[in-house]
Amino acid sequence: MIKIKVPATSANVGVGFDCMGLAVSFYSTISFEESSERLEIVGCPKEFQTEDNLVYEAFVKGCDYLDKPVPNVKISIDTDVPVARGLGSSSVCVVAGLKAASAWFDNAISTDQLLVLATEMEGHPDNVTPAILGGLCVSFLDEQNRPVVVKYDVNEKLNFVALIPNYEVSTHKARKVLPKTMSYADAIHQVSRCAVMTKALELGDAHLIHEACDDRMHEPYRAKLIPDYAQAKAISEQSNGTMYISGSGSTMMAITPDEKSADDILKNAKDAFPDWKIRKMAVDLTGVQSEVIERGKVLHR
Ligand SMILES: Nc1ncnc2c1ncn2[C@@H]1O[C@H](COP(=O)(O)OP(=O)(O)OP(=O)(O)O)[C@@H](O)[C@H]1O
Ligand SMILES: N[C@@H](CCO)C(=O)O
Repeated sequence: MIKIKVPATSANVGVGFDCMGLAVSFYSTISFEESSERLEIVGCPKEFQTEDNLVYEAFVKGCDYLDKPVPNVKISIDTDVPVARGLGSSSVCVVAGLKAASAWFDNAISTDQLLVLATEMEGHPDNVTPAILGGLCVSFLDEQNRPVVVKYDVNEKLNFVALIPNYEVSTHKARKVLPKTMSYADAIHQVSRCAVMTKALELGDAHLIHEACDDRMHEPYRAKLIPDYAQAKAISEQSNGTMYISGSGSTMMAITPDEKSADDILKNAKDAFPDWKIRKMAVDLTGVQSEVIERGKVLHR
């Protein structure tokens, strides 16, 4: 059996639209084993238990890339990462399927190639790069459409609180509400804050994070898709937090300078939104992990 563990990811981190992403300690574990049937899928909503399942599509893509026949497979999904909430559930599926194909055939897909294949499937690299590499990643595509990735440190004293609403926002819908162009003035505003944000996260400088995390590319448009945005932001800011929409929403992520502030946000958000999941999260530094298990023993990772 092959077991793949993939972290959730929080894309954009406010001002890094389509280029910045953070892996967080919230995981999906997806197992792959030989089956007598061509395809069995368990552990996900019925609507996804088909050949169109993104995990399976990625597994098939990995096999095709390696020029190997697609084996009969049972896929068991055990996930904490909610669908269409801005925590990279689609990247989890893509990365898990590709990594499983690699592990099935003796780790035949290099990390660089994994990044290329995953980005092709996801359309942009900001979720898949941290899901594969862990940590805070900034990435873009070069002229051959290959991802160029840089990792940044995130100061250990920072805390992250995810406010996960009980309603979805699909990435497709959240991209449709964006304008097609932006002014030079807004581009300057954005580029400068994105660069400062990476340093502010490394320094753990809460004041600088708050100054820098002021997006003009997506958040003003997407806030309208999240009815509780203003209240969530007020709760975060009351306790020294800086809040941004995680990925395309609906999750909102608060960054705090210390644990006490994170605990306060956790409590106040739970009181205000009793039906939501509110979770403290750390940065995941490892990215995707695989294990090949036979008769209960891990043969290799
Ligand atoms: N457990 C799952 N099994 C199969 N498919 C899934 C599963 N979880 C997510 N998906 C796929 O991912 C899609 C959701 O992707 P979408 O990009 O809208 O949201 P997200 O990845 O959770 O958010 P974001 O990209 O903003 O972080 C679903 O429609 C489905 O196709
Ligand atoms: N960068 C993407 C992340 C969601 O997949 C977006 O904001 O649309």
